[in-house]
Amino acid sequence: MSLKNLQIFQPLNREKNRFVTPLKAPPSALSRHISKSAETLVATTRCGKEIKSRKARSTEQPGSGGLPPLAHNWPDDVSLRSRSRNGSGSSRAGSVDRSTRGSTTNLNSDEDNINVVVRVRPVNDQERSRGEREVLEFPGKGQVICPGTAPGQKHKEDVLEYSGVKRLLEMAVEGFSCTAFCYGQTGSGKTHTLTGPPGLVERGASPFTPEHGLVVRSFVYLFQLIRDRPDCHFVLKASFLEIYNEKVIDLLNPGTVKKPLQVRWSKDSRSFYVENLFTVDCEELDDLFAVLEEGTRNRAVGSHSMNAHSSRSHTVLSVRVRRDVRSERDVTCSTHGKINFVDLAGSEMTKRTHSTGKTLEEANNINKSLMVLGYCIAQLSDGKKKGHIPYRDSKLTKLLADSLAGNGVTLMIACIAPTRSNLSESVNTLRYAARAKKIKSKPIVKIDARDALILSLKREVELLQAENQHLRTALHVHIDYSMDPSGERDMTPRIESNQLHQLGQSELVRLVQLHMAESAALRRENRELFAARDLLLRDHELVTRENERLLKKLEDVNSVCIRSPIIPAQPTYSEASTKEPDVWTNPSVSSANSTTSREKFKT
Ligand SMILES: Nc1ncnc2c1ncn2[C@@H]1O[C@H](COP(=O)(O)OP(=O)(O)OP(=O)(O)O)[C@@H](O)[C@H]1O
Repeated sequence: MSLKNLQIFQPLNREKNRFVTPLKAPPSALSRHISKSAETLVATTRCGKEIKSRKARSTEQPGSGGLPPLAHNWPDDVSLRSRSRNGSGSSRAGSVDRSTRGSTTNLNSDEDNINVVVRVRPVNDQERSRGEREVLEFPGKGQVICPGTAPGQKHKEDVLEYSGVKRLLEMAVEGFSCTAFCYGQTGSGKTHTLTGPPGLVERGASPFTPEHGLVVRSFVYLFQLIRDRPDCHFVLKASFLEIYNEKVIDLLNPGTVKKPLQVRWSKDSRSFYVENLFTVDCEELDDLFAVLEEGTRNRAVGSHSMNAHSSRSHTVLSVRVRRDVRSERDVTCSTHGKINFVDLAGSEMTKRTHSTGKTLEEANNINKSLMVLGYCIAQLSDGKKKGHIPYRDSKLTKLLADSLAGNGVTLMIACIAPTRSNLSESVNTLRYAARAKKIKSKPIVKIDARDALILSLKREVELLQAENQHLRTALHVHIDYSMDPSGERDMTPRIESNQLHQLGQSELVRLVQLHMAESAALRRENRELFAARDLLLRDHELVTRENERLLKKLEDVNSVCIRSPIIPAQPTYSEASTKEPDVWTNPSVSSANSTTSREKFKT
């Protein structure tokens, strides 16, 4: 896997503090610069023109669906700002250009990297009142330069790689397990990125309010995707939980505050899950929005000197997408996709946040679980180390295990603050982002085992039928199935695909058994036909050999005849088949032709 989509989220107008459209760069427009001497990694995009045209496409609305466009009211001229100092926008001296031109994301490829994007929030009022200003630099081409915190210190640059949440949603609809998570220090804009400014969701603002974050926009896009697929039947279910002080609380079931939920290991799916988590059927966009609203109201929020609305817990909002689709063999297959939105609580330097008492306890738990997450990311990103990954050391890593290195597709949104006082944390976040980018997962589509079994049996039956038909034609065998004494043929009932889901467990078991019996009968017939063919081939070979033996004998006789002045020789079979039967002339009679004829026989 190589670099794919690179994105930077940046405020369009820092003074007005506006939200920014994510920009999607084409895979072909990416290159990566690595400067080992400065221990830096910089991701760059190559061509502004390409970026613009791709952006125009990425905001295209698939079908009307009665919904306003996703980019509704979003600023247009966005967001990968190039404030190139040297005009070229390339990294500094010593950098090596490792172009990844033409790299694409192949959903069928075995492995996929975690996609990483970076979002830089604007300078906030508190920082402005302290006289702080933005110190991060964006020379263009996807780079962020974090100037050294001390004089003489080398400048740090970190890799910024990005992707779009739209791709994740499209994959979730196809049956992949997807996760978008925000990572960064406290107050860096994680919650803002996902759900917009504080109070917006809780107020129940319309889903089309432009201030909404990625979650609501994703919901809108998800419903657009669903409406664009009238050939499929979709079932959406949502759940919302938080991990507060290492306890899992169902945000849709406040009773669990007193009785936290358990995280268990499923042998079947080979992943962790939360027992007894409440899930809500969501038929409409409003249902999804209601889940978000209810959960956001219930989540733990506190205040400290760096953020008046600081999340004190990690939250996981999951939308499961079941898609029933009629396959080419008239079987209805169900895929089970998922999209998780994870809002991590921010790491805190308690000296800076002045946390005490309850807030301090929360901060310690947050930092501890983030440390385990960081350790897992470091282990996973180091391709050489194949040691133990300590997922079990925190609830957060248990629940993210599959997203980090399992069969899921993951997008990490690294959030950073733009000011000097936050530089060391920003560099840390970018370092983790660069590490996370190296992690590989193996995305797979989850399909119902029952449907997959029926489909594969049907495929096998069809293949066997075709092969048997071919053999029968080749062997000139005619079988009247209505007369089949075994009575095994044609007894599998033809079930309409849309009826499959109405069948009870016992009926389904019977159906599978019938398919298996039909397949077994076909295999038996297939074996018999192959045996008959082998027998015929053997007979044919015997006849051919006998034929050759006789021909040889005839040739021997002929050679004797040629030498005899009184017995006329007979033509060989091959000679006879190619020549007129009685053009043969006895060499003893016609001396003029004798040499030629003899030579002919020898050949
Ligand atoms: N892109 C942005 N545009 C405008 N305001 C922003 C932006 N990002 C963050 N903010 C503001 O900065 C403040 C802190 O942001 P937010 O609460 O999202 O941070 P956080 O990373 O979630 O912090 P914590 O980890 O403490 O929960 C909020 O008031 C938020 O509205």
